[in-house]
Amino acid sequence: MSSSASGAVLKNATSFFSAKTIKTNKNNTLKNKKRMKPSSKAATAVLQTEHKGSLISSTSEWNSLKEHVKDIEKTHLRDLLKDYNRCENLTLEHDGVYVDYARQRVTEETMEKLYALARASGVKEKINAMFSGEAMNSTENRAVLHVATRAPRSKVINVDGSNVVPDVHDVLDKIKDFSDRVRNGEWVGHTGLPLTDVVCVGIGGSFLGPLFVHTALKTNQSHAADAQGRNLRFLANVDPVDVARALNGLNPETTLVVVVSKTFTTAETMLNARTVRQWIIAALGKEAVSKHMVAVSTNLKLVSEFGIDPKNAFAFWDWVGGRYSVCSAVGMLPLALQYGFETCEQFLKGAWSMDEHFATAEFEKNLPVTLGLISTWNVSFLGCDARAILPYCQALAKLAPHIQQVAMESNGKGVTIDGTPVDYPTGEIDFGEPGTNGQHSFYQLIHQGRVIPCDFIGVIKSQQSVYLKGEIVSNHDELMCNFFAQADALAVGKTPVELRAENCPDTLIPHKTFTGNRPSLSIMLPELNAYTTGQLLSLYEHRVAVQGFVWGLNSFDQWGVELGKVLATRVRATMHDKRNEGKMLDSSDGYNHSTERMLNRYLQGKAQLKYDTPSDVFPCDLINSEECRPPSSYA
Ligand SMILES: O=P(O)(O)OC[C@H]1O[C@](O)(CO)[C@@H](O)[C@@H]1O
Repeated sequence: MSSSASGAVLKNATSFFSAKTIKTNKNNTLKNKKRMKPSSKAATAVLQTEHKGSLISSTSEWNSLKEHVKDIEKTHLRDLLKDYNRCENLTLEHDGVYVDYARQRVTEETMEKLYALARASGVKEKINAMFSGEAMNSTENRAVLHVATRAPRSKVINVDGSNVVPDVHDVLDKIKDFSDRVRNGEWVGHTGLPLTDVVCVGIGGSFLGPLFVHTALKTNQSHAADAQGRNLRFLANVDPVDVARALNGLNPETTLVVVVSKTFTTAETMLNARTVRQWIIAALGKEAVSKHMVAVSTNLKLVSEFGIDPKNAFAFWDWVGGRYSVCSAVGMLPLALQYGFETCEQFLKGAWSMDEHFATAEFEKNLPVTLGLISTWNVSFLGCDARAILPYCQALAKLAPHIQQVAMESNGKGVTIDGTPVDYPTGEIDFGEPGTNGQHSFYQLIHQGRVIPCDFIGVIKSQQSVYLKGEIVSNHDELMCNFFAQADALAVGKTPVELRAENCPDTLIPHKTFTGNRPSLSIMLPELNAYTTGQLLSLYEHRVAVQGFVWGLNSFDQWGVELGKVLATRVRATMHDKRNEGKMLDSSDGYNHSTERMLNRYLQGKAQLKYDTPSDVFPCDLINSEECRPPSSYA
């Protein structure tokens, strides 16, 4: 390792482990910020120069990769894929999860350089810090221990000197006990009926992970058998249409509501929780709430103030980030209610298997480390801004939305953990749809437009087996034929020479040419069940962490979501005041002219609406009580 690189390691390790250093750097940043003069661009440049030493981009490892881009630009995947040994070497496997990254624009030399970059950026030290409960989320002074939520009972993981694993298992035991009682009809609703329907109210990390896992499991035949006669729904958006859809057709007498919120202050969740509480009260009376509403939160005080019996609250901890919380009660309670606790245990075991691999395997054999480095290479060196997540498995339909939050909320940052503005792009724009649907939608752009690295995910055994007489392959084979074909179409492409040989008219040759050389990686699972879903989740979570570690970010805070929330609070107050005063906004209200005009248009439009019955407000006539009538000023 070069001296500049080892210097960077030391620097990184220091800024990572020492709160004092972080504070000093922050102070410097603040001082620098005060010095910011005419343009923020110029100020950023000043900051970058002054802090250059702490950016990974100043290391010889980073620069060596930058230089290496020229070598890679001379290659084409069409040729690289002819190299048998390269194809053999660019695969990885752990506990049945098989990854082929031969279709990435890398050579073995690239990989060596990337592993060196990981060492220079202290990835190993950061993994160790994470697993040992260090307060590595320094802007919130919190440990980052979602791995503890799937740790086996015997494991010891200390936070501030005390082992948190027994607490994790106490909550899991409580979930098992409660979900068993609901499922076997021992815990019944207010009128004595079994609670067969569960509505989870929560948003962001308190929604997307559980939805992803539920979607993955519901068509697995064995898990579906365990869920027979039961319904699991989610209510996330504060849009009343989502309330209507989530409650449509449900009977409050047989419905259990799980309010999931880490903070128990999220505006959307709390309004939805109050709305659903009203739905229960209107049908069954106030005293029904204790039987029909439970909560998952770190804030048990607010749970109790909301009116949910703290005995019916399932705790988790501030060292579990919202987007990393699916293995805590956030996901385990709803999933245990739907599928039984054993399914949750399988899921946690799968996640832990990948966790242990991540913590212990050498970099060259480590799936999350390797995939994280490849993504870093694509973003920071090859200039690919986006990534497509393309499961050839309908049950993984909610993987992309979940990973959007995990990856983009984690790594969509403009400064490093010590507050230094980065001089390289971070994060990537994630999107995706299951194949083959995506093929008939946005793949055109991926094949002939922008270069977007793709993750193809397939399974060997489908959850549903259909093999029609007379067909040469099964329905699942047909799906997987596309999984294999698309990756090669992207990598190999089609040349004008090939087109001419097929007698393609000259005028069409430019249109029908596929340049190829478009990177992808393929992940294959033996099947999709609770265990492999856990593995996949952990693989993506740690891959995101590796990228953040290399970029020097704090991947575990999310300050970027705050400003919009604050502004919405102000708009809410304005809306209320103006309606009460019967006035429109003017320049004295302090909004820019564009917002002022739009708000006035909205208020005027609303004022003209006539709500004859509450069902006009709640389209499916779901909520029918005095408390839910629109304010009189609407009419
Ligand atoms: O679980 P809570 O506290 O309601 O927060 C929900 C979500 O809101 C965020 O804080 C911001 O969108 C996410 O990080 C989090 O997952």
